[in-house]
Amino acid sequence: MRAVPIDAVLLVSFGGPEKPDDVVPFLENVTRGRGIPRERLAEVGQHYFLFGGRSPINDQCRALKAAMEEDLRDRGPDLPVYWGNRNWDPYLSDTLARMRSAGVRRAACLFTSAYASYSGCRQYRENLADALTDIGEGAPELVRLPHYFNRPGFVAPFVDGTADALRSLPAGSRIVFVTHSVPEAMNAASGPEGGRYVAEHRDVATTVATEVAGRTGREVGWDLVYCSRSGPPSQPWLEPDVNDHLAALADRGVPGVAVVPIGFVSDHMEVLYDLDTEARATAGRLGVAFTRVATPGVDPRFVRMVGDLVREQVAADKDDERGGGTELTGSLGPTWGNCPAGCCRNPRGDRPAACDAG
Ligand SMILES: CC1=C(CCC(=O)O)c2cc3nc(cc4[nH]c(cc5[nH]c(cc1n2)c(C)c5CCC(=O)O)c(CCC(=O)O)c4C)C(CCC(=O)O)=C3C
Ligand SMILES: [Fe+2]
Repeated sequence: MRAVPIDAVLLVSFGGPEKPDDVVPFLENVTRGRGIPRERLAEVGQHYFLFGGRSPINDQCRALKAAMEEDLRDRGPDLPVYWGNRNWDPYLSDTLARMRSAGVRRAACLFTSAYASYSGCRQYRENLADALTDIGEGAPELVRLPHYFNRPGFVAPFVDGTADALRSLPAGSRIVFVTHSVPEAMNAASGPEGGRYVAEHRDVATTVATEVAGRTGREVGWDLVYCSRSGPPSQPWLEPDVNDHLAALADRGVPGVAVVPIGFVSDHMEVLYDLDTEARATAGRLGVAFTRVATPGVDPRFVRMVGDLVREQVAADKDDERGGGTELTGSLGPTWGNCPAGCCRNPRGDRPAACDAG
């Protein structure tokens, strides 16, 4: 039994603007020192302005936090859930200071990012380390809950949505799995051994396609493609882009697509703009039928899985084997919470990161 039991959960997210005046300072927070071309920033700003300067992500976090509180109340342990963002209010340092005032000593962290990569994992851990440094003495200890891309609670909503979408799409339609593009070098450095970002997405895509085939009784072709490319054009990022891919499918006479945003836990701006707005318009021009499948959001299976991660962590802390026997999808096997040293290396050099297994 550990000396300090978990006494809170911390939902850690990206953050997003809530009104037009927030957009530019938010983008400055996200891109400080990252060498993003000015034109790209102006373009991404327009995506936010098109939606009234309000990102959907904070409301998604509020809903997930409420659902997590309810699950923990119903199934135990009845722990408070806090929420902090890397790039916008409520900032991680403010939330950690509130947790300290409330006497929290050891918190289990859930990241709203399911996959390994510098952007989706280590950068969160670096920002947590910075926030711990900001608040200083008496900060709670933080433990990261394991990656959950291969949990049935994350995958099942995509399976349901894809099977439903294919039922109303023309025969011969394909599945298009989409995630956020990252630099090729970032994928190569993802996870302890590298290449984990793409490997984990392929694992989820294979599971969803296989389960959908089992349910619908027909094999449906699929591809993994990317959205939201950024950075200088000279730097190779993961391809193909979803819009280019739709054009290639149209050339081959594919009549429709089920677009499955497996890279996103909930409806982020990338889903609303890059997929629902831009890619949908591309498909319309090409005459390809287009259905975008829902993200997990607050699907009860997803919420319960998050609660299970907390329950497993509490059991593991007590050396209680009842936490074991977790069901996993795909072929990559068990994941980890706190990361081993060198996992998802920062391309700009080593910095302190919280939730480090050492
Ligand atoms: C892998 C990945 C995820 C998924 C994992 C996760 O969820 O964390 C993700 C999520 C998100 N990215 C988001 C927003 C932005 N990302 C940017 C820039 C970048 N993202 C990158 C990668 C990722 N990003 C990278 C390699 C860059 C280049 C700059 C850099 O190396 O850091 C920029 C700057 C403009 C631009 O360059 O596009 C913005 C505004 C939002 C909020 C959306 C909302 O408001 O709903 C969310 C959830
Ligand atoms: Fe991003």
